[in-house]
Amino acid sequence: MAEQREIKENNAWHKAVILFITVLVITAIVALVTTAVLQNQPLLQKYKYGIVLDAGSSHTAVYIYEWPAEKENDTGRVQQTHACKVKGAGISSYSVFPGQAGASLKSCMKEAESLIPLRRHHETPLYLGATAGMRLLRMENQSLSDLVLGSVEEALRSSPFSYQGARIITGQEEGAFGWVTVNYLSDRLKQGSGTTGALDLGGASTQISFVANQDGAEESAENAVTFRLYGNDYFLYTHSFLCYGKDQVLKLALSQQTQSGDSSVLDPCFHPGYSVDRDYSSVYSSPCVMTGKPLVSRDSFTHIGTGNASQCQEVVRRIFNFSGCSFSRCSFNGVYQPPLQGPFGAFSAFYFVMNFLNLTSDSLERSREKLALYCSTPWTQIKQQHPDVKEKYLAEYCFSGSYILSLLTDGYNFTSDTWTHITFIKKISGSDAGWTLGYMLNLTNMIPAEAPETPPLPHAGYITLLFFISLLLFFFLLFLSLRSRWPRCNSQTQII
Ligand SMILES: Nc1nc2c(ncn2[C@@H]2O[C@H](COP(=O)(O)OP(=O)(O)OP(=O)(O)O)[C@@H](O)[C@H]2O)c(=O)[nH]1
Ligand SMILES: [Ca+2]
Repeated sequence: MAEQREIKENNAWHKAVILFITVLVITAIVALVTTAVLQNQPLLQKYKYGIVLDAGSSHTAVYIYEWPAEKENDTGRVQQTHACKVKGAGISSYSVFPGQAGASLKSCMKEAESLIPLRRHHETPLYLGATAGMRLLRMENQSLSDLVLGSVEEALRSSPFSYQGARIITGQEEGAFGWVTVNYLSDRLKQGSGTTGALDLGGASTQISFVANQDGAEESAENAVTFRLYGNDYFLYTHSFLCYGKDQVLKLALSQQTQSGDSSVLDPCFHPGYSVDRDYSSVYSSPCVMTGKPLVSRDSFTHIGTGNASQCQEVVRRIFNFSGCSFSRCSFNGVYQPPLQGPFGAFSAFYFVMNFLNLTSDSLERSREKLALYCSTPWTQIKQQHPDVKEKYLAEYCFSGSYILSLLTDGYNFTSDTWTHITFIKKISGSDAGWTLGYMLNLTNMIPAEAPETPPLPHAGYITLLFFISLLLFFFLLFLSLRSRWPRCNSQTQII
């Protein structure tokens, strides 16, 4: 009797354990499914795409961005997957044959079609932003600039992507979105930590943007941009100097040196032994050059290099106007600039030039010394040392380097001490530094004004939960396999 009671008690106990474990396992399975659904982990990763065309003064580039679908509001996740450089010059150079501007984009657009999955084409936003080259063309001749824009618009509309417009962006947008890009890619917006300033040097304009300590909005509203990103307010100082890109600045410098009308110009910013004939029209045709061609019957002059860095610095300084500041402080040309603040990322031609000259990690003094040595090197030697570099780029590095040093120090007021705050960059985490990414993020509302709600579980929590649920399932299966032997044990007990 006692034995039978013990067996009955044992059975009841086993039933209770089985019931308890079954409930536990069902709960675990429900939790597993719910967690997987809530987390929406990209087990089956799906990407979305966006395309931005940067129609710069010197050339056009097509950038393709991608981000995991469902994760659009999570900053720091959009990245560049491809960049295609359009062959030939920028779209503003098509003013003579505006109809051909659109055709020039075809091969890069075909490349985009092959890279983006077919099923995503119709939902992929496509933008074109034109910068300083088109601003200058519009200043010279609005109807020609309209024709060029019309031609690129027609070409983009015929693509399978979701065309969102082609326009000339303002210098303020160019500066501000360059700042957004740099800070987004370095994950500074999400963290709400300090930001980094952005310095962009193009062919026809240059931009400076940074969060200033001093509220400059009262002094100069046109240089103030405010953003609310990810729950933080940013008061940005930004300015774009039209005509102060490196190609236009060279025209300005040459126009100042050719005023006398002499048949040859001795230029300290070009290497000794450098000599080329240039048409006056190549210098004076730009709306940036206010002075007229010298009154001579010749159409060209001989441009001769002397390679003297200190004289070059004087030539370059003359293109800035340091007088006539109506604000508490200015950079140059009477433009307000608050005191420099924080680290800076310098990209585009700042990077191309300083990287070529190997000056990206030197002090200001050492950079000056190295540049002086480089400028005084004979042209034949320079060509021998760099047989693979485009001759046009090669000839201009001494001038461009001198201009960059002068712009940053005389213009923007960087000193020997603050020089170290500048980092010369091309890419951040695989994406090019420039205005395009910030522009797309803004137009697609991919950076929320407020910090998004934290996900139901952090990734680590999700992994931990999965681990425990798996452990539980393992013990359950172990229990089942052991239990299959229990009845035999029980019957033996009964026989005994
Ligand atoms: N050395 C060198 N120069 C380059 C390279 N790519 C472009 N440049 C030159 O650097 C300058 C700036 O180039 P970008 O930043 O593309 O200028 P952009 O966007 O066409 O001009 P903006 O409309 O003023 O912004 C131009 O003078 C270009 O000719 C390069 O790979 N190496
Ligand atoms: Ca540019």
